[in-house]
Amino acid sequence: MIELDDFSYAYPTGSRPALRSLRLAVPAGQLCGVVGPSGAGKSTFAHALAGFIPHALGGETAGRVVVGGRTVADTPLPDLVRDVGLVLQNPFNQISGVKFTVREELAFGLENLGVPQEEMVRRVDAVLAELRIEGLADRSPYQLSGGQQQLVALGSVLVMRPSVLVLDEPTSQLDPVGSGQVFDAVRALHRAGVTIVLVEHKLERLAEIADRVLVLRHGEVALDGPPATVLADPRLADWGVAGTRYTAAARLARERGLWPEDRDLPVTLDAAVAGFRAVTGGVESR
Ligand SMILES: Nc1ncnc2c1ncn2[C@@H]1O[C@H](COP(=O)(O)OP(=O)(O)OP(=O)(O)O)[C@@H](O)[C@H]1O
Repeated sequence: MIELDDFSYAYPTGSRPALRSLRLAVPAGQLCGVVGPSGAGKSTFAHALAGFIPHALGGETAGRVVVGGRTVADTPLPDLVRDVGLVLQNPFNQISGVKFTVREELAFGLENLGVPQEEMVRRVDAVLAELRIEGLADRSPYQLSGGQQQLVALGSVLVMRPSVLVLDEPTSQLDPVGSGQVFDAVRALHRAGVTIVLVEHKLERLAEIADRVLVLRHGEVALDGPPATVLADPRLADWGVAGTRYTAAARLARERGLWPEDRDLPVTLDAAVAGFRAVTGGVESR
C-alpha cells in the first residue's frame, strides 16, 4: 500500500515545486500506470515513492509519502530498498560499476543483504530465466546495448523480491521483443500480488495491464481512474499526451459517422475490434 498525504516536493535548485499537494493511495497489489507530458513530474513521483526523494536528492518536501506502513522520509534508504524496488529510466545509472558480469551484477544487492550463496544463485537464475536473459549472464554489464542494460537493471531489482515495484519507463530503450519481455515480467509480478507503479509512454501496452492510470500535469494529478476512461479522455491531446492508436482510429471513424457518438472510444485492440464489429454488424468487406 502506498499513500501520499498532501505531498509536495521542490528540487534544491528548482524554482517551482515539481510535485504539488498529491493526495492518493495505491492499494496493495494494484498496478497503477502513470502518464503525462514531459516535465509533468513522473520521474520525480517515482523517486519520491522509492525514497530517493528526499534521502538522495535533498530538496524541500511537505506532507508525507507512506509505503508499506512506513513514512519514507523517516526510513533510511537501505531499509526501504528491501521492500521498494525502483527501476530508473536510464539503466546506466543503475549499474553498480563494481561487477564484471551480469550474473554478479544481479547478485550485488543480495550480497549486500547477506543472503546465503545458494539462495542468491537460485534467485539470480530465476530472474535470468524470467527475463529471458540467460544468454547475457557472463557478459560485462558495460558491453550491453541500452535495452539489454535495461533488462539487467530490472533484474537487479527483481532479485530483491520487493513488495512494491516502481518502474520509470522500463522499456524506453527496448525493441518490441525486449518490451514484450518486460511487460510479461510485469504481468507475472502483478499476478503474484506485487504493488506496481509503472511510468510508461506505450499506452497500448499500459491499457492492457493497468488497473488504474494517473495523469500527471504540472506536478498535479489531472486524471485518475480506470485505463478505459482515462486513456480515452479527449483532453489528453491538449495536454501533450498522445492517446492509443485504437482511440485515434475510432475517433477518425466517428468523424466520418462510422462510430456512434454514444459508444465509448476504445483503448485496447480487443475493445476496438469489438466496437468495429458491432458498428459494421459483423460484416467484413474483402
Ligand atoms: N534534478 C533536478 N533538479 C531540478 N529540477 C529538476 C530535476 N529533475 C527534474 N526537475 C524538474 O522537475 C520537473 C519534473 O521533472 P520530471 O523529470 O519528474 O518530469 P517527467 O514527467 O518525468 O518528464 P519526462 O517525461 O521528460 O521524463 C521538471 O520541471 C524538471 O525540469
